[in-house]
Amino acid sequence: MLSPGEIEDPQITSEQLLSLKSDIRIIDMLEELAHKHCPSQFQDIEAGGKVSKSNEKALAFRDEGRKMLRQKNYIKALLAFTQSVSNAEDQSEMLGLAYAGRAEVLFERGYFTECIQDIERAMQNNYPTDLQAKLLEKKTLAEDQKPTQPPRRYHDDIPTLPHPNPKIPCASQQVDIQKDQFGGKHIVANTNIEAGEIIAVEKPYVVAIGTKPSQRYLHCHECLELCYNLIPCPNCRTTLYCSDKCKNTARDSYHYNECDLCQFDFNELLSVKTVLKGLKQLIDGSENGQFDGAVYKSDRYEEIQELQTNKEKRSVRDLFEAANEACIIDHFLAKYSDFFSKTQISSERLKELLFHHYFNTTLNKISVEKTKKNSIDTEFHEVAEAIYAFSSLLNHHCYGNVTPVFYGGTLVLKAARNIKSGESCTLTYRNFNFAEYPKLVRSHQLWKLYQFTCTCEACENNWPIFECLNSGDVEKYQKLVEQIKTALSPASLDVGGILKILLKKVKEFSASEPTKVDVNVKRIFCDLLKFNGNKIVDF
Ligand SMILES: C[S@@+](CC[C@H](N)C(=O)[O-])C[C@H]1O[C@@H](n2cnc3c(N)ncnc32)[C@H](O)[C@@H]1O
Repeated sequence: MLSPGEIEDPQITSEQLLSLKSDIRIIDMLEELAHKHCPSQFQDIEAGGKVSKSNEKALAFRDEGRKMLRQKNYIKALLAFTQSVSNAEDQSEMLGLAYAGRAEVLFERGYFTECIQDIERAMQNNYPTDLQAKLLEKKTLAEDQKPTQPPRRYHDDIPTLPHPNPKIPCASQQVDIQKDQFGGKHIVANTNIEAGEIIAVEKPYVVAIGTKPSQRYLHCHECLELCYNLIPCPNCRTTLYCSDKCKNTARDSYHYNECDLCQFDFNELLSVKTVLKGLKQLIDGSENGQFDGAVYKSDRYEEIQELQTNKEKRSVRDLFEAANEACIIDHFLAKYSDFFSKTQISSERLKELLFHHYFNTTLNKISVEKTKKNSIDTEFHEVAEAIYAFSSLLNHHCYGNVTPVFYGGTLVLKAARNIKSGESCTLTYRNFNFAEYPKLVRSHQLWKLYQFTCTCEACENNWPIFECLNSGDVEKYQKLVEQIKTALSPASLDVGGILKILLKKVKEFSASEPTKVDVNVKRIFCDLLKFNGNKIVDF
């Protein structure tokens, strides 16, 4: 794909482009430039060929899986067999063999329920007749052992909102959506909210799984739940689900045409999913009813379409990248799918929507994480990126008062400290917090990624970075750290108990510049809140 750097044209400024007024004129002009500088870019992508399912590739992954299984490297074996499953042609004997290989790994690790499911899938997919008796023996063994399988949970039960807001069903009635000329839409507390209280429980509109094997081959691409025996899309070799239910939901809402793009090795793109899902809702006359402005819904396209884009503040590079991506997707959908005949949407309209959602998804996407708690430190691993209609409305603060906790793809927002009535509820975008990053670095990054100048207390009052803050009561803090270490030791895992102690301390924070101890206590408190959400479960 042509990179924006290759096309920088000193003759064009973003002001000139934006003065063209309509998006399609901007896109057309940039498309013309792209053709001038790189006339063969579509052919270059096509030359890579349609990367369809291939039994040859599936066999290579199966061989790798068997090798890893012999070496007792179970996680690598699992990843290789899942890639064999995703590459094998639908209903082929190879698919049956791939499932059977994975069943072997699952059996070894004590995942008997999943093992039985995979054996049944192998039998439904032309598993060789002469090998069936042995596989069924394994199934009997797995059934015998199934009752001994301990529950292994990726996260606790998803919390429910104690008092849902009638105007914003995913949020607490303690918050409202407000709008001003500086920060646009934002979320404001309409009453005092105490640290630890739930502000929202929201499902994503769309998600795009990461590209690493540990992301792509271990989580459902629709609901993001951890799953060790994913099932494939029957057509493309990149997309996998935890169940037929998720597979059908994805197919019916956006994957019906995304699948045609996946065959060209485009990574799953939030903008494309949003446009396809949104158009489907609009064409179907949205089962959620027309947008009336009275109720803010997380699963309705209108809310997503309205999210901010900052298009008028974008650089030529950004405008170019958005236009180029829109033209490429348009070209591939036109040539390799039935999108245009099925939807009756014009190419211009599609490009405009892709252009709009390129900006609106890059600006509003939230990274879905799983964590691993190592005593007082926490490791964070990204699983996917997702768009949330309500949670995207929280503005940034360099010492935010809300923290996100993920349960699969569901995002639970909790107060990270006390929030006063009338105060904005804020997140710290990409963890650009004042204690770790000097103001200059934060300002630069926030402008580059989000096109705004932060005016939070930390920025306005030049709060110093961690090393230069007042210490606070270090002696008490050291005692607390010892308590936390004991509470989190495997012998006496007592997260609830230690959270209560931390909560008391967090509630005592004053509104002024925090001390080193305050910053550390808040960080540990927020990390511990994540303890109930997505965890890394060792296979
Ligand atoms: C994820 S959106 C937040 C919701 C947004 N305010 C809206 O109206 O949709 C991020 C954008 O909100 C604005 N924003 C967020 N935090 C801000 C802040 N502290 N000061 C000014 N603008 C802010 C910026 O335009 C930023 O690019």
